[in-house]
Amino acid sequence: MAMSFVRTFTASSALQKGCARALSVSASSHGPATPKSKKSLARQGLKNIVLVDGVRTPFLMSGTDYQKLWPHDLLRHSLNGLATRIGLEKEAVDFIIMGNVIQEVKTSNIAREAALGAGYSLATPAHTVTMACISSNVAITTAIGYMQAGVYNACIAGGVEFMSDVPIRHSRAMRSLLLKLNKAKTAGQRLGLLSSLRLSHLIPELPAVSEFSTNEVMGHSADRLCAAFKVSREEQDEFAMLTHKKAKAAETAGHLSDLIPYKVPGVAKTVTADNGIRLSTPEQMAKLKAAFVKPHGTITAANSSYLTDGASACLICTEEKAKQMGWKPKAYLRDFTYVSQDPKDQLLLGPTYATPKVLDSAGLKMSDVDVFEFHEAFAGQILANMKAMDSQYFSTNYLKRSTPIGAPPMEKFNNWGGSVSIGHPFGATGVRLLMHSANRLIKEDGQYALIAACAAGGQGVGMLVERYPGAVV
Ligand SMILES: CC(=O)SCCNC(=O)CCNC(=O)[C@H](O)C(C)(C)COP(=O)(O)OP(=O)(O)OC[C@H]1O[C@@H](n2cnc3c(N)ncnc32)[C@H](O)[C@@H]1OP(=O)(O)O
Repeated sequence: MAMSFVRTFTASSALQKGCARALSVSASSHGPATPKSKKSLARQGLKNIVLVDGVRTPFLMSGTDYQKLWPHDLLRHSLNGLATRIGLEKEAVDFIIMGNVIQEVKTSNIAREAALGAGYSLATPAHTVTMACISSNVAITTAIGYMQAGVYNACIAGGVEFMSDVPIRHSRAMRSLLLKLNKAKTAGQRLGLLSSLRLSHLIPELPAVSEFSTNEVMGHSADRLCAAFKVSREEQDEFAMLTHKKAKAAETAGHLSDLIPYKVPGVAKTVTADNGIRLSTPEQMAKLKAAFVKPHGTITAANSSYLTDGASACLICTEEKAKQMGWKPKAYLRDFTYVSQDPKDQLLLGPTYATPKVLDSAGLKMSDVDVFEFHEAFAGQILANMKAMDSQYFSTNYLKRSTPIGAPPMEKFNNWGGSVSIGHPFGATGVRLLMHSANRLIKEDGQYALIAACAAGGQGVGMLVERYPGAVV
């Protein structure tokens, strides 16, 4: 990737400017119940689709209190929690769509298994979608598509990831041998096959957070991205400390209201909070060694999102259905777009490509957006995207736009923390971003929120959310 497009944007000064304002907004605001009077993004000929409400389990670092569960337990809990939160009659749901990335093979259509476990109607179909870190965004937009097509009127979208237990497979050679053994008809055939067994057959295959097409681990790619965009280790550490600080402040202020406590079987205390949020000093951050490109890389355990267990679910429906059922919506779900780029050099730049595309489709400018909720794969990935959005060179040469779209202002950006601090269960994060968007619009008295995220495969999403008149958190 070309190195010369970096303008003199300094993430550090933007962070400092934004920090104080972001924290004061998130700690003190209880916005009025009616939004500012910008134009509505309603489109003629399209139904209004609304978000009623959404929930998530606390997000936990993998290997902690959820470790003995199954992934569908987490998803079941979020489905039940959603029904309780809304007072939902489960039969009113037409369809359920869930995102999941690293699948437990026994529950590959985990949406259906979790729905059955949660007591949703046997007559409510459910399917599972996957698009890496934006899988629950895909669940949401698939539901929107069904409803715009007039097939359904009320759907649940969400997702789950469970990194405490991932499918670890036998090697290909061992799998082949076992399949042949299964078909062998005589003891002689079986013995012959067993005699071909070598020690190397026993080496297992572990899943990795890496690209199939390039074989590159995400963290490695993020390190290259930071080098290309000249994002320093200090800037990354500063951003990481800030996102943890914002998440802690939001938690203390009670803003993380999408979170539903979980009495986990076998765990003494009820899990009531995310457990990866931690306040660190610059010295503690600076002490950490490179996690991926060793020894000189800048991505560390503290400025990355971490492997997380968690699930989410939200109810979305046509505005007409909400009125009919007496459900009180929080937001309209408006324009959305998916983008994809080169998975080698532009793997984590989805937000830079998705942002101008979705704003253009709605006729909005960056300055019209009140709330930004971007998925933080890595602190450095966010800062590289900000530099790309601010760069004339990148705009002209990569986005084919005459002027840069501009970086989002820090005081409006991920004010309640993000994936680096709260955690990132791949299949569930999209709904967490949506709930932060909807709830922040209400608390901060905004009208439009922009969600953007990158995903494996060099893909990304942009979604626009509009506050619903009279909505309350
Ligand atoms: C589109 C996308 O979203 S792509 C992104 C997909 N996600 C990923 O790729 C996940 C990336 N993250 C990872 O793979 C892992 O979290 C890693 C490799 C970065 C780190 O894993 P681990 O080494 O197991 O992390 P671990 O939690 O043990 O932390 C390592 C050290 O950092 C320290 N540390 C972690 N976070 C912090 C923090 N915020 N402040 C200070 N120290 C910290 C830990 O205390 C630990 O210190 P110790 O060794 O003295 O005990």
